[in-house]
Amino acid sequence: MSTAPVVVLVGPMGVGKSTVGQQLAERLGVGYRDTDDDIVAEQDRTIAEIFVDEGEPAFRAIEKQAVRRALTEHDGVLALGGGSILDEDTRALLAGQRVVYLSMDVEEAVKRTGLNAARPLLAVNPRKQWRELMEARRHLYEEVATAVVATDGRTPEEVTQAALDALELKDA
Ligand SMILES: Nc1ncnc2c1ncn2[C@@H]1O[C@H](COP(=O)(O)OP(=O)(O)OP(=O)(O)O)[C@@H](O)[C@H]1O
Ligand SMILES: O=C(O)C1=C[C@@H](O)[C@@H](O)[C@H](O)C1
Ligand SMILES: [Mg+2]
Repeated sequence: MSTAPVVVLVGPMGVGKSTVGQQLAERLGVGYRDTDDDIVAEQDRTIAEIFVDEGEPAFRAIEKQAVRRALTEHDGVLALGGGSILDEDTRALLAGQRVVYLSMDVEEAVKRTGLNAARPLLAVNPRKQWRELMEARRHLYEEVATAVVATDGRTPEEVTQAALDALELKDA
């Protein structure tokens, strides 16, 4: 059966998609799904391993299929991998959806992600790499978003509430 998520979350690594996504799902009384988790389950290896074994383009191809599938299978809250919006076809699929872009500034990003080897794109110089990623991606997050919610200085609960307000969605 083809369906659509009640809300799709996009945004950079560590912005709180998983944390807020789970809270949002609970508040709305729906399920939570995360395309990064789908990929790990399907591939039976970590995302870092896929990057090392096959490189980023191969990961993006796997991710594109995972996002396409989740968008048609899942009717709850769906969090996408941070780089999924790089793909033009994925952005086209998001055009008819309710999409929240969770944003943060670089200092918040460094606080939340730290030097975490599980995030291969931020493994060497997180501050510089994050700035470069955002230069390339900010406009793409904004392009797909129907609402932007800033997360700086807000608790996950406050971000969740702001997302509900922005979407004018009520609790279950
Ligand atoms: N509003 C917030 N304020 C402070 N810390 C937060 C907030 N939201 C999430 N965090 C913390 O930041 C870290 C990253 O959060 P989370 O895993 O939810 O982000 P993400 O966007 O799903 O990241 P990724 O999918 O790239 O791993 C976690 O340690 C989480 O507890
Ligand atoms: O921003 C990115 O490019 C990524 C974000 C993560 O969600 C993972 O999908 C992976 O680490 C790549
Ligand atoms: Mg996550």
